[in-house]
Amino acid sequence: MAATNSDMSTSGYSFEDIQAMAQEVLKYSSLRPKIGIICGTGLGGIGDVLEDPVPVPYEVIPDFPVSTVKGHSGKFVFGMIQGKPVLLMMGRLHYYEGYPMWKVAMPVRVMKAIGIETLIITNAAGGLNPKYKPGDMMIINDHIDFPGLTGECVLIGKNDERFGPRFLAMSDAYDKDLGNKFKECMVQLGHGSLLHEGIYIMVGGPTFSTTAEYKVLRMFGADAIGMSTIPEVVVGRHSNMKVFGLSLITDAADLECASKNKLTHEDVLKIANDSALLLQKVFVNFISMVN
Ligand SMILES: O=P(O)(O)O[C@H]1O[C@H](CO)[C@@H](O)[C@H]1O
Ligand SMILES: Nc1nc2[nH]cnc2c(=O)[nH]1
Repeated sequence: MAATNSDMSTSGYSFEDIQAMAQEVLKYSSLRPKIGIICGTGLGGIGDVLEDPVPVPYEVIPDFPVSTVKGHSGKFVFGMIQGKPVLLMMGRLHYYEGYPMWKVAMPVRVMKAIGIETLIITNAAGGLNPKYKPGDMMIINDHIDFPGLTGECVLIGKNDERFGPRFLAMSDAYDKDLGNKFKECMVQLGHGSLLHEGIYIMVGGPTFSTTAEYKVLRMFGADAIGMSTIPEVVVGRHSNMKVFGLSLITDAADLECASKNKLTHEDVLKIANDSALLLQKVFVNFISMVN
């Protein structure tokens, strides 16, 4: 049985709990996907390219948390892309929603138990690199786990070796081959100029950052900023999945304190929505290239 939110000393869900949740989800489809996609804020449009979609709302899965953020619908969806079965997670959980880290990334363990071997993680992010513009994309080639560095790593707590090892190398977190394939597919589609590669930093949120914070995080070497993704990447790697991470840049961080416009979640959703058709086209191509 899942531990309470305040119990930070365990990973919350036992190996058996996770297997039981996976079995529940698998009852809804005969598909057995090896590719899983986590849709970032406003990026659920990726689901529109699924053939024969079969949704599994989180409410039907015992003990599964609910999604509370606008732009995250709260379901797994089975379907086919380019003849390949895939599982979409539409409804990520965030730390700022009040979920402890271990709960935020728990769905990744469920995906692993379902049979997912390749995990594609997307997010909406602010551009810290001054070259990045809203609508650009960034392949994540490394990250800064800011909560992790300050003692909130998702793997803190007892470790059950059936999930993965106690100590985990993160130097090879992002699969280079998947990154190259994504690049190839953007170039093939004529959108190579929108694409960057860089470092994602996670902050806790839900506040957007101050100019002073943006400056510090940029000095750390981060290219894009968001409030998600890294716990999922860490748990994905802990589960020995191949991981690919993509940020859609939805806004440029105001490093000069020059903008009079205050950033809102609606701005983030709007850019995500404007990029939906392009992302759909890109993902159809990309999935056809993923083994
Ligand atoms: O990271 P995703 O879930 O894409 O969402 C991003 O967008 C939201 C802010 O608008 C935050 O949750 C931030 O992390
Ligand atoms: N600046 C900024 N922009 C975002 N866009 C999506 N998430 C974020 C964030 O955390 N910070």
